[in-house]
Amino acid sequence: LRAHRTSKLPLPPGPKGSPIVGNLLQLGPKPHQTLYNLSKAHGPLIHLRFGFVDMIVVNSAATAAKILRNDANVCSRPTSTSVKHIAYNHQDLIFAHYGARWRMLRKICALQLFSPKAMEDLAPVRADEVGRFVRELAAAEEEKFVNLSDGISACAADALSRVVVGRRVFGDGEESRGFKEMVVEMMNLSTAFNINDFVPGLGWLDLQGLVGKMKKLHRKFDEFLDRVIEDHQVRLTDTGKTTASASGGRGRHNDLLSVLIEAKEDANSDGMVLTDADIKPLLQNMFAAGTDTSSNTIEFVIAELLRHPDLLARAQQELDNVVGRRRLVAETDLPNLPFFQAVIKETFRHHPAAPLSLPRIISQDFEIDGYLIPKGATLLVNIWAIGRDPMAWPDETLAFRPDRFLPGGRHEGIDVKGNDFELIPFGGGRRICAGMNLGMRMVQFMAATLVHSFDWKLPEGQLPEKLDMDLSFGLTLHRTTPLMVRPVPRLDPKAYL
Ligand code: HEM
Repeated sequence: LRAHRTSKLPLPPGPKGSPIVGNLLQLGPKPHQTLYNLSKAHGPLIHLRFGFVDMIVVNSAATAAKILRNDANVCSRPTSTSVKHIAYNHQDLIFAHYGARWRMLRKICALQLFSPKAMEDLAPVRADEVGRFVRELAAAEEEKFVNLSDGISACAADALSRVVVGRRVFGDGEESRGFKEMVVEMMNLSTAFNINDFVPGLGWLDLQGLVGKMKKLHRKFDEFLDRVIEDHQVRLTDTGKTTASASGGRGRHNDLLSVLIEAKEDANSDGMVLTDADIKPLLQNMFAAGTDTSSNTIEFVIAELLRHPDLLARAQQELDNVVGRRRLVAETDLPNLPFFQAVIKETFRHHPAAPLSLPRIISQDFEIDGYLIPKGATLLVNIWAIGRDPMAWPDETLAFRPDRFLPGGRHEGIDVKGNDFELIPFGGGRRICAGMNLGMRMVQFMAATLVHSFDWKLPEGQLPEKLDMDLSFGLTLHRTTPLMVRPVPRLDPKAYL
């Protein structure tokens, strides 16, 4: 809540709000766009008031760099009703308070779960799932249009669940859709601007009816995770494996849950130990943060290429040159595909999966450009607006032009890994996405495989440039209408066997 202010510096500019709710009702259904429009009027750094809470929103690359390059004062996440009811009251990693426990969890992510070695060990699992999806598409009846959006999201969920718990957990069709709905609902409930969080005293009223939904969803997700963990244990017992052998011992990774169970014995330098109570929230984070973000990005890559047939042809040509037409793409091909990598970067710029990143809380007063960033305020980094920042992207700002990232282009060498603040789809600073290595691999590999393996026909009368790119807002952005396309195999038939 608003702290008593001692600093004489002014707050950043922003729109006037209503007496009690402040600017809360001005956000509309697409807050990232509203905030972007407000920044055109008020400047890149804006201040709003949601009820009794100060909000600071960063809308430009230069301001994001100033705040995130040294983000020691902006490292914790705010408390909210959804964190309490959905995110195990900060016991997960995404919403963990900044401190020794968070550091321990991040260390496990960096050194064990998402290390380059773990990524390599689990590459065959991803290849297997993506191959299965490609064969399914290749076998689709001629003339039949498929819902590619559903297909991508099921494949991403299957690949992720095999990486995380060693097996597919969603079954076909209904069950997989049910899981996706659960993840999407979780994202939506986590990011809904809930009036209870901003106007104290209203909590018991639950005006938007969100608390009931949160509790119900949490129970469902929690039961799902119990089943997954129990099943994992049964499989270990059945196969007579110890945890160490299931995780591949210290050397190899068979699935991430085994790695976590094994890591329980290790105390880190702060004396922190991973316990059973940490494992379920971590699994929830991986399922929730990893599936929808990756599959939405893959869908946008395909949709953008369909809208730009010249770019699609160039991407396929590059893939043919590097991979040929007699086999499917392998993850080891990815570094040899500079044009395709540029397409991915341009997709992240236009369609960042988490448009407002995840909120941070300001722990100390500090100053940016003569303005006070007050302790206790919530910081939102508008990644979506930063991708459209005309200072950072002066050439054809709104055009889809991957060439800008290629040699000779103005943005040659720019990467998404948090060092170049004009392109931060995974966030930046200390709380940058913990699963970035896995997310990048899934997006690049699946999208490249789909583009290489098929030509894509749109329904009759559907003009590529008119493809609906409208979005709905949650924590992640979704295309509102599913992508209906007819896959036409373009490789040597043996490649699909
Ligand atoms: C295209 C894929 C992905 C995108 C675009 C993405 C994006 C993000 C963003 C923007 C943040 C907030 C960073 C910040 O506060 O500065 C984040 C945090 C996080 N992401 Fe991802 N993510 C992706 C995939 C994944 C995957 C595959 C996993 C794990 C399986 C994952 C796990 C996490 C976790 C645990 C955090 C919280 C880190 C912390 O608070 O310390 N993400 N992600």
